Amino acid sequence: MPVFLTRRVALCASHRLHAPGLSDEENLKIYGKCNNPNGHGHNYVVKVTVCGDLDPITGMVMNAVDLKNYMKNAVMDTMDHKCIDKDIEYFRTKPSTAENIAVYIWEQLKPHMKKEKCSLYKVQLFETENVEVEYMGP
Ligand SMILES: Nc1nc2c(c(=O)[nH]1)N=C([C@H](O)[C@H](O)COP(=O)(O)OP(=O)(O)OP(=O)(O)O)CN2
Ligand SMILES: [Zn+2]
Repeated sequence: MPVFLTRRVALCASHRLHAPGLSDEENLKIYGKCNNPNGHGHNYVVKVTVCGDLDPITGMVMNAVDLKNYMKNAVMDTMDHKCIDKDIEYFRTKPSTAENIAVYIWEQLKPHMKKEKCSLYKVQLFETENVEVEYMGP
């Protein structure tokens, strides 16, 4: 019987939407105000859901404190109060869209989950109150 466990963190970061493979004119046309050369900031919210069988002894899918520590290492330590495009190597070659950030978080968390019996199920990234992305893996 699979059970889902979700944990949430909030962080602040800045970024600029700019695709390295496109010209400055194309970037401005596609991303508009989000291509502002000096960037802009967001109060991001990240929710991570894991899924697995309930351990009949512990009553847990996995320990939520362990998930907190994985999210601290994979999300908070790399992204919080950072300039995403400049501080995170991954985004030197990819635009820091909410979609790409959700995939990045999934890839950062995946190695930690090898220690667990349950699986990474979903990463949700809220970029603004109105924009949310969900990624459920490759
Ligand atoms: N597919 C995507 N489209 C856009 C992304 C993205 O990550 N993926 N990002 C942006 C902007 O960076 C910004 O996050 C959203 O801009 P906008 O919708 O204008 O912001 P708000 O939700 O705050 O809306 P307001 O109208 O400003 O209140 C753009 N597109
Ligand atoms: Zn933005």
